Amino acid sequence: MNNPSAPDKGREDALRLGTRKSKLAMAQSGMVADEVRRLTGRDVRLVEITTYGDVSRESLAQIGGTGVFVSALRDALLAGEIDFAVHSLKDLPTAAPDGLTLAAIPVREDPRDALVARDGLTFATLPSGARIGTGSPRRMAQLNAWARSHGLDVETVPIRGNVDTRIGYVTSGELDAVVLAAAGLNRIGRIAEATELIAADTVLPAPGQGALAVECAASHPELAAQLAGLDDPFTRVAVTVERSLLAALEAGCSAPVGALADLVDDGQTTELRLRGVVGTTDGTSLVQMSITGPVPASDDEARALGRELAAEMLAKGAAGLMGERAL
Ligand SMILES: NCc1[nH]cc(CCC(=O)O)c1CC(=O)O
Repeated sequence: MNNPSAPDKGREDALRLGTRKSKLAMAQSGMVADEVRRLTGRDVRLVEITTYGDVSRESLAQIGGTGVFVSALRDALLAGEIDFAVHSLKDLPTAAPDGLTLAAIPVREDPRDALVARDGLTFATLPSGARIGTGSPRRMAQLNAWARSHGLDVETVPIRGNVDTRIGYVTSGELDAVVLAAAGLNRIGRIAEATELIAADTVLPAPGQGALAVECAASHPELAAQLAGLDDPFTRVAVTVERSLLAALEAGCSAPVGALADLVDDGQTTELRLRGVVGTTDGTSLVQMSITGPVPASDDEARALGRELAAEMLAKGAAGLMGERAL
């Protein structure tokens, strides 16, 4: 194309952004596409890709969880069919694949889980016998432990499906409440339907929850450098610490593992605190611990902090609570 002002110029050198088709994935990809357009001045075109996690009706715990939402996107990156991809970081396996670069981890959204309940119910007002939908062993373990310690008898009901489907169980009256990631509700514009943002002390989120991962082929370092403009260094440190804990526990993204790294300030110094939890899904036993240290200045330091807490949790019997460790 010789004429740089030709109307279809943008399409010619448009970057191809691979995305899942769910409303949440499209919203996340759309947000990143806007940022990339602003940063690079290049057009970005969305390429829809179906992953195994989208078509399978099995529970995530059954199909193993690890990578079911990301493998097809990664294959497309390696095959050169797309230029970059956006994943929910919590769906990304902790093992880094050959040939791909985690070019950016943008600023994290609210990492907490949210309760969407009938009649404005919250944790404090849920009645005994309440039926709460979640297919996540991590949420089940902590919800059941919380209920137990409050003398409440709740039933966790395994559900799957996209965010709209899951909220639908409450709207239809089939369930009293469901638990979802606040970030997902925010991104699809339904956060107003949350009746409570669940304190991390009650339910620790999944490692990396609320953060996105922007990935491209390692063979395109110039593109990786441009995408790096979206990176938020603090988010990267926090999720690196959380994912190092997950990896050192040898647990996958559907294991009953919660983790959150955040800053704590005692008025003198700012430190990084990592809280972690592992439990049986019935909530009868939990290993819940935290560690605080200087804010890591490198990826290696970040990983060391996660490994340190993992070692302490394993010493307290964490491995025995995770059931099938491959999950
Ligand atoms: N496992 C599905 C998934 N992956 C990422 C999110 C939410 C967005 C995020 O955590 O960034 C969700 C939905 C949910 O857990 O409610």
